[in-house]
Amino acid sequence: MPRPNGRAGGNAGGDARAGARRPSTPRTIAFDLLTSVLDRQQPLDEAFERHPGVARLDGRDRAFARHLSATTLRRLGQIDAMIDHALARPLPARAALVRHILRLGVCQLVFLATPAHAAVDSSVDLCRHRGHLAHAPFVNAVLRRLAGEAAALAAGQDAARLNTPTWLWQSWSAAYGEEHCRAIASAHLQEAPLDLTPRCNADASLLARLGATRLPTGTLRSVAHGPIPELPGFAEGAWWVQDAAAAIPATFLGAVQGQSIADLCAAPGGKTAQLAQAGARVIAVDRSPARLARLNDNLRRLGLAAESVCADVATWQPEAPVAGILLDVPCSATGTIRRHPDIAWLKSAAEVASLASIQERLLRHALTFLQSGGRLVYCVCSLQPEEGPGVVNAVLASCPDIEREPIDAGDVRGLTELLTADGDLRVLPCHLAELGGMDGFYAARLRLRPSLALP
Ligand SMILES: C[S@@+](CC[C@H](N)C(=O)[O-])C[C@H]1O[C@@H](n2cnc3c(N)ncnc32)[C@H](O)[C@@H]1O
Repeated sequence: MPRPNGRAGGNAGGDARAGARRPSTPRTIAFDLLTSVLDRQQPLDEAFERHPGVARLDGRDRAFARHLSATTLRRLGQIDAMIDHALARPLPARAALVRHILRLGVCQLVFLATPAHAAVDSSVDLCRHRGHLAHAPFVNAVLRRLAGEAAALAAGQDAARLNTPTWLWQSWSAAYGEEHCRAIASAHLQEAPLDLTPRCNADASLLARLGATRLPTGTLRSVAHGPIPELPGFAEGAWWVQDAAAAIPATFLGAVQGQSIADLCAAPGGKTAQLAQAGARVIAVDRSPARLARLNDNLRRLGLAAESVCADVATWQPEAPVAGILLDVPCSATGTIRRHPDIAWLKSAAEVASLASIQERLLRHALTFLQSGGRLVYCVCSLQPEEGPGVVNAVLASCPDIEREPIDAGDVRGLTELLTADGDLRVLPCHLAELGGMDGFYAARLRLRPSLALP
């Protein structure tokens, strides 16, 4: 079969206005979401929340639109390699939107087990809906060709490498070694499970009602599906959503009952809830009013209390020094690619470098209001060493009053594979792989040396 000509031709925007009048379908929405992420660098969740057509879909179609766009992003490298294989010459830049239609079509053919005729016909339809009618025969020819060979092509691909941007692959290989890098990238091919942190008074039947198992870290891992507020135990505040790795760092502050703890960069409040549940007097600080509102809603539902403050952590000061600090800095979030496959394509090495300097500034400032002898836990859901040990080691090197308090086996329930040689926490998405993995996370525990008492 001759290869379809790679030249898309015609005006890519052609009858776009005619297409825009048609009602949204799950596939037109998935197309818009892909465009928002890849052409406008908008996070997928944000694009999904803001798309006016999403609210008009029923629950099933909404879930399909989200799943189709997320799977296309998760498998983008493989999908693009298949498209390139099917073309006689590269698609010109002006046909970028046609490539999105092909991407969604290939994703359905290969990764969503959509029958070939449905994947091809709906992609041709998408050309019509989104103003690319002139390209419909081209899309039809490419997808028909791939329908016959895509499964064999996919089986021969190096999925882990193709779906990982080169800068991330190089960074993870250098930081963790080639074998771990490959294991991390392979973990990203699967969607993350639903993890819940239970309220300590949650009733014993909760696990059964949620179809959950308890991980060695204490987190409940559920197989339940559907909207979170409709899951058993949500309304009565029996749990909150929190990845297993994200639930570890707050425990490093130790026994916090009755202590004043500043939870910095706190929203939506997963760690605030843990600290409040442990009996701390928590001041939760975040600069986003909307996210702080979610934190307050979450605490109310859980029957927990904390003081919440809307402020910039770079300048905020408590009225008096605090006994402990949890600093969960804003970051590239490359540890959460399983949940947010768009992150792999949205972030860059330059952004990591700029985030690391913000993180260092926040850490240095937070240390100024720690009580003598107090602990600070610094954590970040990034796999990039610049945002983890890079920040902590730079601060330790210039602050003789601050020492690292190594995290040990007892702090991580014996899961020593989660500890670095320096005594920091380093969770990789491939850890606990046999149980479904975890988000990537880094944490270090620091202590302000007690001031020497005068004789
Ligand atoms: C990784 S999230 C925190 C997650 C939270 N600790 C939890 O466990 O649910 C980072 C948060 O930092 C907040 N943030 C970013 N920069 C900030 C700043 N300079 N001051 C205060 N909050 C900030 C963001 O609004 C966001 O809510």
